[in-house]
Amino acid sequence: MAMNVGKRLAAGANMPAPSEDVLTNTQDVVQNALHKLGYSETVYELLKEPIRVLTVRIPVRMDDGHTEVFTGYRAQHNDAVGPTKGGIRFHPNVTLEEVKALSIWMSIKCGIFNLPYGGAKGGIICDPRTMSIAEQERLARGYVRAVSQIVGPTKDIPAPDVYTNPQIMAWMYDEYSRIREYDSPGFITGKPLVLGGSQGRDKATALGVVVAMQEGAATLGKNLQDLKVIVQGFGNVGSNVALILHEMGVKVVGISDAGGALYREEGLDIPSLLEKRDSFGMVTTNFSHTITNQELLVQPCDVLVPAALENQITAENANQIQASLVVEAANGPTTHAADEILSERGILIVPDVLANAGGVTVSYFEWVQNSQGYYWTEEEVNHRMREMMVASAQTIFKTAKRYQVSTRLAAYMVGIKPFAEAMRWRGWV
Ligand SMILES: NC(=O)C1=CN([C@@H]2O[C@H](COP(=O)(O)OP(=O)(O)OC[C@H]3O[C@@H](n4cnc5c(N)ncnc54)[C@H](O)[C@@H]3O)[C@@H](O)[C@H]2O)C=CC1
Ligand SMILES: O=C(O)CCC(=O)C(=O)O
Repeated sequence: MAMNVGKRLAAGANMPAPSEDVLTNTQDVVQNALHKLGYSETVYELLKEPIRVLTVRIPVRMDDGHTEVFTGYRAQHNDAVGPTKGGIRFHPNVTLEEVKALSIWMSIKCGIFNLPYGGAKGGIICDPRTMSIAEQERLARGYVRAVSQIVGPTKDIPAPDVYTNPQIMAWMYDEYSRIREYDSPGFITGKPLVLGGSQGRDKATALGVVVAMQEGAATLGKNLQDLKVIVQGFGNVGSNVALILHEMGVKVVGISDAGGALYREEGLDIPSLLEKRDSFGMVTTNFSHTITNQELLVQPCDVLVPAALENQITAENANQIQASLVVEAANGPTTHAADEILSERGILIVPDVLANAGGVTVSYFEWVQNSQGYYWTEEEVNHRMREMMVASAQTIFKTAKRYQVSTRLAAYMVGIKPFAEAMRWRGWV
């Protein structure tokens, strides 16, 4: 999400609530992965839920003088490997089940990329699109006060996610430093550069998605340059994926946001769409002729990139998807049933826990730079992240082949193993 706050939108427009199934589906894959690796049921028992979840109630004085009470969560999945890490989402459809699932996905990502973290995730049930800047600041600071006991640079390190941005990270950093009475940039990542943010973090998730896409295309024997791409979601991740592809000369034929979608077989002018986009990733409001998000997903293309919310590719539309490669930039965009349909149809999935992990990887670089007080160039950051993405993608594709399993199960097998091993060494299981 960009930093300036633009147009206000109708709350929750065109947004399906995430299904409660995201947690149980994730638990099924975790169990399957541990079973394939030969770990005991006790290991699963400890990994199927976060070790710690805090629910908080945050009173916020609104601009008109009344006080509104918001509900927020922080879920910490597992801290056997190290402190936990993961973003904070501001969204009206946040649920406890969703935050728990998101924290497990964070662990799997960190495991795949060998980052010294477990997974965590935070969320506040709110709609920042209907709140003023001052109200958003009070909510962000209130959340940090409410969770301050369980977060910190060596405990749990937050970051941005849907509808949060560098400004919100900056307020949270400032609030945490005030509470602790010392400057603590390593408390949070995704900060503005001048406050210790890392070069490249703003585009890191998107760049990682594009590198993962190149690896996926190569596995299919295809050259990305020849492929047509649809990107669902035009926020931090989706718009930057579209821009990077456009700059590489790859045709982006479709994009969307919470209000609708645009599709042009001859390719879209991405830089001009970026100029029209508001701070919440809305651009389709500028056009009189749009299609729906569901219509977009089944339009002709070679690569489909869901980059919005969970449960977008479902049993209802999986049979109509025309892409041969699905690269999951969003967390959890494909339901369990759709996963099976896509696999049966021979469509290659680059799973979320691999494809979008460029973000947390560069967040890790930011945390390392904060602790060293020494900052890297954008080239160094991108080069290191790119190398880690290529190596991780190759490991997942090889694991899928070796065990004859889906790319998602292979990713979970690779990602969960460090947690099972660390827990064994610590004597927990
Ligand atoms: N920002 C990051 O570094 C990372 C984000 N992700 C995931 O990527 C996804 C997108 O996150 P961001 O781009 O950061 O969020 P954002 O807040 O910057 O943008 C969200 C975009 O999705 C659109 N959107 C919302 N509901 C929609 C719907 N029902 N259909 C279509 N579009 C819809 C919004 O209009 C906006 O364009 C999320 O699943 C997030 O968890 C994953 C890893 C890191
Ligand atoms: O940058 C981070 O630490 C976490 C990003 C995130 O929330 C995610 O990968 O889903």
